[in-house]
Amino acid sequence: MASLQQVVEQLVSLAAGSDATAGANVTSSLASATPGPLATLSSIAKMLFSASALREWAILLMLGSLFETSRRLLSSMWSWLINSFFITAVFDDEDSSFQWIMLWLSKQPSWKTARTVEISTTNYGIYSPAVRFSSDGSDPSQNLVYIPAVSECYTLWRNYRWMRVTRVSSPSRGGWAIKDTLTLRILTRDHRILAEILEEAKEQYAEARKASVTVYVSDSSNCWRDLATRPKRPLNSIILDPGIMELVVEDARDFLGSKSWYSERGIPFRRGYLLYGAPGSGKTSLIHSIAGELGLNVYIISLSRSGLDDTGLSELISSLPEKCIALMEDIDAAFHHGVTRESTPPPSFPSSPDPQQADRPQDGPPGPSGSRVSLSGLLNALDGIGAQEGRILFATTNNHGSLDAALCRPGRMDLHIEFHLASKYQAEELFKRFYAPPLTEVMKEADQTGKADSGSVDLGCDGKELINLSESSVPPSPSTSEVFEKSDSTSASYIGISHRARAPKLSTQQCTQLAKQFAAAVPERELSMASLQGFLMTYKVRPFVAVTKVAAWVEKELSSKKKSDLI
Ligand SMILES: Nc1ncnc2c1ncn2[C@@H]1O[C@H](COP(=O)(O)OP(=O)(O)OP(=O)(O)O)[C@@H](O)[C@H]1O
Repeated sequence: MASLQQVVEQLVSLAAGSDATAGANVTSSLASATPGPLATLSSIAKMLFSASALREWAILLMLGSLFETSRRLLSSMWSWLINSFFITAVFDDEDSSFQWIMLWLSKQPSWKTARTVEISTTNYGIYSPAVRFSSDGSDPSQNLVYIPAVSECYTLWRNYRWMRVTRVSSPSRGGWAIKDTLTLRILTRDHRILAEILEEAKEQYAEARKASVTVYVSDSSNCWRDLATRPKRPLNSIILDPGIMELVVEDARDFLGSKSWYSERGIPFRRGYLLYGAPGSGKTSLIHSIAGELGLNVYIISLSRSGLDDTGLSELISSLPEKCIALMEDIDAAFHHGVTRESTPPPSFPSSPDPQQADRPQDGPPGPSGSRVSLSGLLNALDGIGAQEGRILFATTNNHGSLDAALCRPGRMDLHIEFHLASKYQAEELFKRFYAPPLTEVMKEADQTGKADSGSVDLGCDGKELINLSESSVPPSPSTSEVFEKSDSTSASYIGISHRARAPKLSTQQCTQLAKQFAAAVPERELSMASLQGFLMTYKVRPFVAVTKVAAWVEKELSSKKKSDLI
């Protein structure tokens, strides 16, 4: 050891001191005849490889190997122990099973004794929306859930089984995002225990989301991120001409149940629907309703998203889950960056004879939005080799004529459904939906058959004012209009309806009669359902006023429409 120490000291002095000093030291200590650094180095080498030094090297090597071997032995013993007596499951936050297990964990009673927990009011602290809607209808923000805190280790007991939970967050994708991993270690050799837990977690998750539809959008790294969770919209809230909705819903339902039919015939298991026609006619609303009805989530593919190119689009489409609705809104506008729908003359995409130009968006990539998706990129992504099986594609457009034939062909868009401006039938049904008595009232009414209907109703504003049906054309009483519009010099002015104002209780018969009067004033296929809805919203607790005012409103709407058509 002394010799090694000597060598080290000399090396240090060589490196730090001047050559002369170091040389002198080496010379004196080694009693070498040759002066200078060369002699020093050779004497160091001799010392390093002398018999005593080699022995010391060997001892060091043995000690190191012994240490490393025991470390490895212990670690493999620990792994063996864990593998023999525990079942370990790892959940990654990019997989939906992560959401199931987080919800399941948030319901475990063991949290009562945990000393460090993460509290979440809306989700489990990450992306999952499952508990945003409380089942009892109370304010979801009041629902507190406990979830495992990051970098903490928890012990849980379930059916007398000991388990350990660890949640770890680490940077991913080059440090741009945070990735969560949850490890569940169960003291058992029986795999059925894990399967049971997963099944239970999956059921709880499905139950929590029963009443909602989750909408996903893609982020800049082309990964799907949950944007929002919306309550399901009942199908009967969409009013279309008879038969249209049933056709689409039944078609989609039938498709989802025909996987084997498709695979037996070697047909790609995909279906596309193109909804086109007037703006505000219910295209998007129908898609959301269908998603709720079929229990599917909606994945919005925004072709004009900044930074999206053909490769990104393919990635997005191939990473869609097996059963879902992919939604492309305003598919025509995606290829006309910066040009408003109204001012765009209907073009045809691959009109250029130059094949290189044919596949490009009309205004050349990228548009002001930054998107670089080309038509051929879209076509390939829709039914190329990586396209996801089982997905339902819904595309909407207001400009059907502008779409390329290749995009519209069966296999890509199998069913084309046209949406029109509101018919009288739709106007009547919309009115009924606004003011129809609740189902309980309807049932009471049915019970009381035989009793004459009084024909008078409570106007609802103060609970006292009664008018006869025959007086429905009477202008609103001062108290009613006060609720709607108030403006005088002494108080603040407002337009709108107070939410405290109660809607009048109409009988089914009254509602039907008013709806007919309303529909009579609405011209066939001139106004959109969205605009009719907007009008009724203004009178949402005053059906009689709505009926009296509708004719004037229609006239105003038509004249402003005419003016904008002329511009
Ligand atoms: N047929 C309909 N039945 C019930 N409500 C409707 C209908 N059409 C439109 N609405 C109402 O009008 C609003 C706009 O509808 P929606 O967004 O579905 O129209 P759209 O056809 O997708 O319009 P755009 O083409 O401009 O995107 C929604 O609030 C919806 O409730």
